[in-house]
Amino acid sequence: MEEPLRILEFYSGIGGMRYSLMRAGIRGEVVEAFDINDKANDVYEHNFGHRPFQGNIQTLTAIDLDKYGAHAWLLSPPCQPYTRQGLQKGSADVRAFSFIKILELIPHMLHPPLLLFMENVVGFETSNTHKQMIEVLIRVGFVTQEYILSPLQFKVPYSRPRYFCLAKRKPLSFQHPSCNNQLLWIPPSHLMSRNIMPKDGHHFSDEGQEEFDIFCEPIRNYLETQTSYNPQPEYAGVSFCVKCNVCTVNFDKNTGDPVINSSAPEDMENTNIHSDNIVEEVEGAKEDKIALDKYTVPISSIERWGNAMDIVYPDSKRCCCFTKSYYRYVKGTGSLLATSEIINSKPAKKLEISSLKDLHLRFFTPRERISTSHHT
Ligand SMILES: C[S@@+](CC[C@H](N)C(=O)[O-])C[C@H]1O[C@@H](n2cnc3c(N)ncnc32)[C@H](O)[C@@H]1O
Repeated sequence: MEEPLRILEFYSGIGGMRYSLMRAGIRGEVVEAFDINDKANDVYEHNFGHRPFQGNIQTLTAIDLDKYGAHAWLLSPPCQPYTRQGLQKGSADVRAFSFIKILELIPHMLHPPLLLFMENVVGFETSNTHKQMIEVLIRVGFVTQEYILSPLQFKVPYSRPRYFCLAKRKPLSFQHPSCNNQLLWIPPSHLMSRNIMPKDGHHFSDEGQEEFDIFCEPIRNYLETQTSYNPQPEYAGVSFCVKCNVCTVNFDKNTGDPVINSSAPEDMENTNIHSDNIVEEVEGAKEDKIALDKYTVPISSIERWGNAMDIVYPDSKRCCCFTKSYYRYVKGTGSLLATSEIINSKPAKKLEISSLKDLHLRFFTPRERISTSHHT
């Protein structure tokens, strides 16, 4: 059997990339993570029991990186230089410096990586940093595939298109070389299953994203506590293990008993630990039911901002991206959930402010927000 991939996680934050790696079932070990932010590193350490290297990635040298003998690099560099709301300074923004700097180290390494996976906001693909990145990657012998994908395309009711670049160092090659050197808005698996080849001249854009709604699971499957109108037993949704984010638990529709599905990859520690973990979590969530009151949206906010709120229902199949200001502001920071017994799917007509007050709007809890966004 081939040795597990040795992986470096740059800009590790709270570990979203590492969770994705685990969910994808890749045989690999994150040999080091790097982040400058101590709070993010606290959370990462809590999640994975390993504290990332704390420092500026810009100061790393080829010798430093060679020591890890890594096969793959995961990178999610700061997105502020490219966001639509920002100044869009691209490579002139100091926050962009470290990214190009580490790519430039590759030709100076004795053991350069074979695989790269990079994530950023939509807008990166038209930036000068993108141009520089592609130039460096070609120069050091990588072939690339680029995508703009949203969780909606993977059945998750969360609208959050993001840019992804996959790169393999020659002589490695991609399974579908027809997708090389172009930006696609659809995953290759979907292309192939529909027998569409990108070289046929099909152009994909986000206009087609609507169609994915029908495949999505409803938001109710991601709620920590089912809302009171739900005819199914409480916690009928699926929960994911906090430890590996892979094991799941469903609840028997008749008895309400938890049914564990331990699907942690073989090389993970005892899967029972994960299952126990989920049950503990869920028991905890049951006890927390009352605590959901603290997520109620104040009537004063509804009166003031009601018209600008993005309201979703347990049967909705999409919600908006949550931002850092969620809870503090209601306008444009993420969706709010209607928990009233009367309406559980979006009404045909826009509701008046007076009716919005009857929807018993609440914010999504932190765990609900993580379980949608970290499926990405
Ligand atoms: C877009 S976030 C990454 C999010 C991450 N993928 C996650 O799941 O949380 C960018 C991260 O890069 C870190 N960062 C930004 N500039 C850095 C630098 N020069 N050196 C090290 N870390 C940096 C930030 O602290 C932040 O946690």
